[in-house]
Amino acid sequence: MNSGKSSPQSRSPVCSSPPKYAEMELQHLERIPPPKHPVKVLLLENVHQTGVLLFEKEGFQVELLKTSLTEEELMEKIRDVHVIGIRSKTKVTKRVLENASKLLAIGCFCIGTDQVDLEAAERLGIPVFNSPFANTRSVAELIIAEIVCLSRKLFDVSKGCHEGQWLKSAVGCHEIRGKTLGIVGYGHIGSQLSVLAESQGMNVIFYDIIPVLPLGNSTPCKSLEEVLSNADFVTLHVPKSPQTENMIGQQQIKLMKKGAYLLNASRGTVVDLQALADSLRSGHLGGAAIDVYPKEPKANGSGFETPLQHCPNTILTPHIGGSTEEAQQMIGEEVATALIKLVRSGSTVNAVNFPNLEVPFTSSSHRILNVHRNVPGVLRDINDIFASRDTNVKAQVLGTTADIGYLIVDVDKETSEEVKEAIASLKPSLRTRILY
Ligand SMILES: NC(=O)C1=CN([C@@H]2O[C@H](COP(=O)(O)OP(=O)(O)OC[C@H]3O[C@@H](n4cnc5c(N)ncnc54)[C@H](O)[C@@H]3O)[C@@H](O)[C@H]2O)C=CC1
Ligand SMILES: O=C(O)C(=O)COP(=O)(O)O
Repeated sequence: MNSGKSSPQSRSPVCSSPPKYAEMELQHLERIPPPKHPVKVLLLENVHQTGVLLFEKEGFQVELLKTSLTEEELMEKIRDVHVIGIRSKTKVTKRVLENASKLLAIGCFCIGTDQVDLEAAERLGIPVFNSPFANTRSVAELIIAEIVCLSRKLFDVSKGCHEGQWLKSAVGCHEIRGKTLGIVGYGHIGSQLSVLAESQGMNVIFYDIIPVLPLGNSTPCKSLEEVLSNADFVTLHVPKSPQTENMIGQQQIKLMKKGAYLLNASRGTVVDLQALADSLRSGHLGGAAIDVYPKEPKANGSGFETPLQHCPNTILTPHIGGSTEEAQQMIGEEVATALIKLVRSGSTVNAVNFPNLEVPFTSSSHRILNVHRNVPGVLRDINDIFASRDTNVKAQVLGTTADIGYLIVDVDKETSEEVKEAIASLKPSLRTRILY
């Protein structure tokens, strides 16, 4: 396991100065007093150096690991960590969170947040941030490439050439123009893919569980089955959820046209891979491209196994849909910026499990953050604490979810540890921080 502080020579080529978006978003922090104590950041799964650069510029202590960690490893490592950054592999469970007494925030340097127990984090007063669309174009472009590769059996004939076999044939090979692409999940990725596919002359149909705007000439279908039975290519772009678990199994594959193709770059739990392998070997399906698997290795290396290995016209990739330099640099910048703003100013803008609040800095003020269970009377009790200590409230913003309230309070005098303890000791309080 490679670990330790990132060193300049180990860094991939990145801009030497912080990116423009981050500069703009963080410039107001210059007026805010720096954190009173060192901020420890643990970044896993090879988070892009742009993020590392931004944290180090803030004076945060960064530990960068190239791998994900098991629950046991994470429970050990997270004890004195203030910010953790993960990607799609590392599972931040309730058990891990209950061990993370100093944790202020979690950054998913990707789209999916299914790897985090969001409710547990919320109830422990820990906001979770992600990058909702920075890698979506990368996924859409990969799928377009794979549609052509599958339609021309490119990987099999290329493998033949590498092995000295000249396998020239048009049998079973087709143009994609005029063919039908069925998109399941018409969100950020699915909708971009819709536009790219139509630009290649494909007909696009799609199925989503919510009403969405059909882009271009795409056609919404009333059911998953309608997509499966009419598409030449079926591609899956849904989140991991109880509803999407094994949503494509033997029964659904049977509904697909003979010779059709299945592509999945969403989550490994969405497709029954044994049923897919059986269908590829029987010749019912013409090919598949799979980027995600029920179990994925925690680090690069050998030993990966899947029932799809050696199936005909089957493209297997190691969860690289979002793995482009452009996407990773944007994600590193976006998520690191959100985490720095949280630590330095209490901003929860773009948090996926918290009320989204941000309060501009006002000079000669002191800021307290409080997360509490969403029950009546908390605001009154906190304001009584200030009033009884002749502390004037200069700004106060409260946001709530069904379970929690998040309060940012600016007061006119330095908040003593005694005041912080008085607020923290209120029964509904979950977490209280004196920011400055
Ligand atoms: N392979 C990779 O490297 C990557 C994988 N992903 C995965 O792709 C997923 C989709 O990404 P985005 O398009 O950005 O998400 P998104 O949230 O923008 O779109 C997902 C769409 O799926 C729909 N949906 C949810 N459940 C459904 C169901 N049962 N049937 C049909 N539609 C359903 C939603 O209504 C939404 O419109 C992410 O949740 C993530 O798990 C995302 C980026 C990279
Ligand atoms: O963005 C997502 O949800 C992804 O699946 C990308 O995963 P990764 O960051 O490559 O581990």
